[in-house]
Amino acid sequence: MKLMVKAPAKINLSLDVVGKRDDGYHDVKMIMTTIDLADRIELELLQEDKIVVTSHNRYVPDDQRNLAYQAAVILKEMFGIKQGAHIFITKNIPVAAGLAGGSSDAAAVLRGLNKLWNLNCSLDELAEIGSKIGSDVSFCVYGGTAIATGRGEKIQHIDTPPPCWVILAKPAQGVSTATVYQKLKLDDVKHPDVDKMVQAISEKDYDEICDSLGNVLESVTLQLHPEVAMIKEQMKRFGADAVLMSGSGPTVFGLVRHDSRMNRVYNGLKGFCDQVYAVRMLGEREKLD
Ligand SMILES: C[C@@](CO)(OP(=O)(O)O)[C@H](O)COP(=O)(O)OP(=O)(O)OC[C@H]1O[C@@H](n2ccc(N)nc2=O)[C@H](O)[C@@H]1O
Ligand SMILES: Nc1ncnc2c1ncn2[C@@H]1O[C@H](COP(=O)(O)OP(=O)(O)O)[C@@H](O)[C@H]1O
Repeated sequence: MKLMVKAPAKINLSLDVVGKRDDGYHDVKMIMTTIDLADRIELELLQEDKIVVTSHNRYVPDDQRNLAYQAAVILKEMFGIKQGAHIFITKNIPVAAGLAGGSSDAAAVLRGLNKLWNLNCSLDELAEIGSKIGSDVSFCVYGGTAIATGRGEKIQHIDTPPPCWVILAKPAQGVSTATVYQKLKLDDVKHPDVDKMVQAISEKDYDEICDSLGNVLESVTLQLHPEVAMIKEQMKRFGADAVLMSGSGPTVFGLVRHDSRMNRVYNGLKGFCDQVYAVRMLGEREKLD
């Protein structure tokens, strides 16, 4: 049996780190929303009792380091499944980019194998299982728009932002999330106003959303990768309404309301950066499989 599952990327409209924890993680308060840039996951059941991951992208591991592989193994062990699965990943989301590509692949595998193995888990149960794989997996199980707290695994769904274009530009080098959190000095950061962003979204106030964008990790990644600052500058210069780095970076996103402006920002950036995408904010919890 075969199943195709969609694994959309996320951006962080607001990302605050509120404290350091004893378990090596940080407590966060952030707003995440899905965009229509997605990996495609094809799942096929195997009679042989093994998990196989394949992808044509050389940056995607094909063994136990792959988060999608880990998702299949967790489900298999929890439910004593004696059947195997082949996971084929068509990678469209840039890797190590701050867009949760690996987490979304894992979440898609949880949703997909839940169906193929007839496990009847609710999304809440899958999100709980996903949190064991990575902090962003719980959000990716649901998609949509949400406030994430704890280490990112506590999800509260909120309204959908008003529609707009999201221009993404990913500098060549990837970023290690662990390194960025490690280098963060909580004493000298400017905390974004996450509640103001929640309010702006609920009022569908596009201008206020643009004014409220903020990411506490941005200054850390900017120091490690000065090209992120350059891309931010270019994006503003070409006319994006507001610009921010997503997650731990290095992808920069710009919000653009009007189609004509979108083309200008997209084409302008193409001259500076190989990986540029113009996508829509999905925002709403859609049926992902
Ligand atoms: C920064 C964010 C924002 O959405 O996304 P990305 O940039 O990775 O997309 C997330 O917090 C990333 O979540 P995720 O990528 O799932 O991280 P994990 O695999 O759980 O953790 C990787 C490492 O990051 C650090 N980490 C992660 C989450 C957190 N709340 N505090 C942390 O200190 C830990 O050192 C951990 O070992
Ligand atoms: N399915 C996957 N897709 C992409 N990267 C993966 C996957 N599984 C594990 N990884 C590893 O996870 C790391 C982070 O990748 P990714 O999830 O794309 O970035 P981010 O956490 O910044 O959103 C990569 O270095 C990669 O080796």
